[in-house]
Amino acid sequence: MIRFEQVSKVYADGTTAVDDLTFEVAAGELVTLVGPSGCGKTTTMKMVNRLIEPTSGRISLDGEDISAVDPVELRRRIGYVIQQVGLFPHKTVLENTATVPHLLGWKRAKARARAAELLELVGLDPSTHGARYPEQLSGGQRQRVGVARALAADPPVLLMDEPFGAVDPVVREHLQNEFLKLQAEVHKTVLFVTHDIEEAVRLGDRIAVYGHGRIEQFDTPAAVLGAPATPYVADFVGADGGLKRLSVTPIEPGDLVRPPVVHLDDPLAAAGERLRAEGARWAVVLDGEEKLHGWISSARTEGAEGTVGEQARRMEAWLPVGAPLKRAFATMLQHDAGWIAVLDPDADHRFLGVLTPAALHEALRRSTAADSRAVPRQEVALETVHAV
Ligand SMILES: Nc1ncnc2c1ncn2[C@@H]1O[C@H](COP(=O)(O)OP(=O)(O)OP(=O)(O)O)[C@@H](O)[C@H]1O
Repeated sequence: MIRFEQVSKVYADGTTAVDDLTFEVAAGELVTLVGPSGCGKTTTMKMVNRLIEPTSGRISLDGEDISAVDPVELRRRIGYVIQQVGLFPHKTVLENTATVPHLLGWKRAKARARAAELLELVGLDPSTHGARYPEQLSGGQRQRVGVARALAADPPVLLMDEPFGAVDPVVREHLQNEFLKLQAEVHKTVLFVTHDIEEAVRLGDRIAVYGHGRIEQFDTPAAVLGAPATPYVADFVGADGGLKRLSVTPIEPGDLVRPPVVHLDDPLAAAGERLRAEGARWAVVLDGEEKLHGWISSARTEGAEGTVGEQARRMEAWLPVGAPLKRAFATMLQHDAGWIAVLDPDADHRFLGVLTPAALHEALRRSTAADSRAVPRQEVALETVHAV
């Protein structure tokens, strides 16, 4: 756990880079620091590994005041990833990754084995990439080596300063996705600096939005997007905050509409009866194993003989409960559909209900109004996992 208590930094020339900062990053939490250039994000970060000393205030790691810890010892507990990566050009990728274990005095074989394991974890094949030199890698691959190197000694804390800033948007999104999956495995306590609100929203369990030297809002992505605390934050989030919000609000069972459900082998007459009784214009059709098959309109049940299966239409698009509303919206557009079935992937894809445009709108309002604080991380990540 990282804790800042009334921390300020005034540089020698009188510039106040950080002004009376108090916040906490919980163990295993990923906090993104976002704000325009020069607002004090990097200064904040570098005070954690004592590359910069605060002018006043206190920073502690797991309750221990870091000003009392030897900086070299401190940095062993803190992985550091920066935009320029800072790989040693004359060392191979494997040697670069093994740098910290090596400094910690690990035996060579153990350090190399650990480095190979880490390269694999970040999606690089040690047998092909391990022996290369940094200049023989793409920008995205170099960033991955930077992450692998920072994780090599298994530090509990990770500081990341615009680590994906120098790569193109496609590679960047890919690296973000990979990093989220990695973080779901390693659960580091992460401070992540970015000037990109999209990146902050995508990665952060919570976001600290910086104004000049101060935090304007410190909250979940959903809260920052849906309920900006100040006009400054609203401006920074942008006019399309509502759209960004779609990507951090998960579909919940309570959002779903429950149309009548009929089965493939039901007689059409009985299905028609059900629809009339419920005043519905269509029903969801499930197969014999209770799996989604499609739908049937009330018109197709009128006066027809036979079973539902003979008149039903296929509907293959569906979403897992917990997926972000943005995916629901995109899927509706893609299939030109007025509704999307929502299934429970953890319960054998059981049919739960459907999401309609009206229900989607309600869900968005629900998340803006109520406890937007509780958007679980995994569900936010779902979108990115599925997008790969
Ligand atoms: N060594 C220094 N001496 C004087 N002023 C400094 C020094 N380092 C940074 N500053 C100033 O402190 C302020 C905060 O800088 P910092 O690097 O923390 O911002 P940042 O939010 O990380 O910006 P960027 O996104 O551009 O990296 C800026 O006004 C910067 O010019």
